[in-house]
Amino acid sequence: TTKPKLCYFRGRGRMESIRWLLAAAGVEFEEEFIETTEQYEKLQKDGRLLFGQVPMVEIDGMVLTQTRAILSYLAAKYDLYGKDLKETVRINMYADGTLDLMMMTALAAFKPPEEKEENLTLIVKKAKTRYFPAFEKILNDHGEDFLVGNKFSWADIQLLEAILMVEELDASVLSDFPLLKAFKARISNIPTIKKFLQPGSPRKPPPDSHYVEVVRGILQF
Ligand SMILES: CCCCC[C@H]1O[C@@H](O)C[C@@H]1SC[C@H](NC(=O)CC[C@H](N)C(=O)O)C(=O)NCC(=O)O
Repeated sequence: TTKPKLCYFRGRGRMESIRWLLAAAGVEFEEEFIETTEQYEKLQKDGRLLFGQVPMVEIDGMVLTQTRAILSYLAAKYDLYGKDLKETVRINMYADGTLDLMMMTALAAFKPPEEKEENLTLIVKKAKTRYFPAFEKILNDHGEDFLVGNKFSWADIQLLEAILMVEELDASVLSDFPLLKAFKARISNIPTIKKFLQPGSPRKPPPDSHYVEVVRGILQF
């Protein structure tokens, strides 16, 4: 069978959660990195980007765009999307929240230098006062190893991704969240995720100024 093909810049951005979900599901994938404006314009001209945007994923004979649409397709396909609608909507709520938090981090890289420090402080503050307290409470009230049902789901994968991303900004961010600390250790030890966290995996590094310049150049903004 042909492997899914991911088409995006050589960086995290909006594609990183898709890489995490596929890796956690044990699914190998190809990557096409957009390095030039020509490449990007060809994709648009060839009609492969519905709204002229990436991420784009080729899977099961389809050419998919829109990050959340792709993520929910993959979650359902790999049985990481709950056992019924009530579990699925909770997974969507949690995944949307962690995606909001991660998008702040992704875009922080594009802030002008004088705003960068203040912006990163704001993200850590949001994580510590809005997002992580909510997930700590869920884990406390739910009393299971996973966020939804008693089964590993897309919500767990994305929360771990978000925790690691915020820890890159402030390593002590979980100091007041013992349940999240235990959650991080548990989920990081799931074999497919453990492998993804080791060097040599398709996981991308934090965005650096080179990456920002490349994307700015391609998207001309
Ligand atoms: C590390 C940060 C990633 C770089 C910046 C990205 O963050 C995004 O907000 C913008 C880019 S991603 C690239 C951007 N894609 C989107 O904004 C997709 C949004 C869509 N709703 C989705 O969820 O997939 C893009 O193709 N723009 C061209 C242009 O609209 O003409």
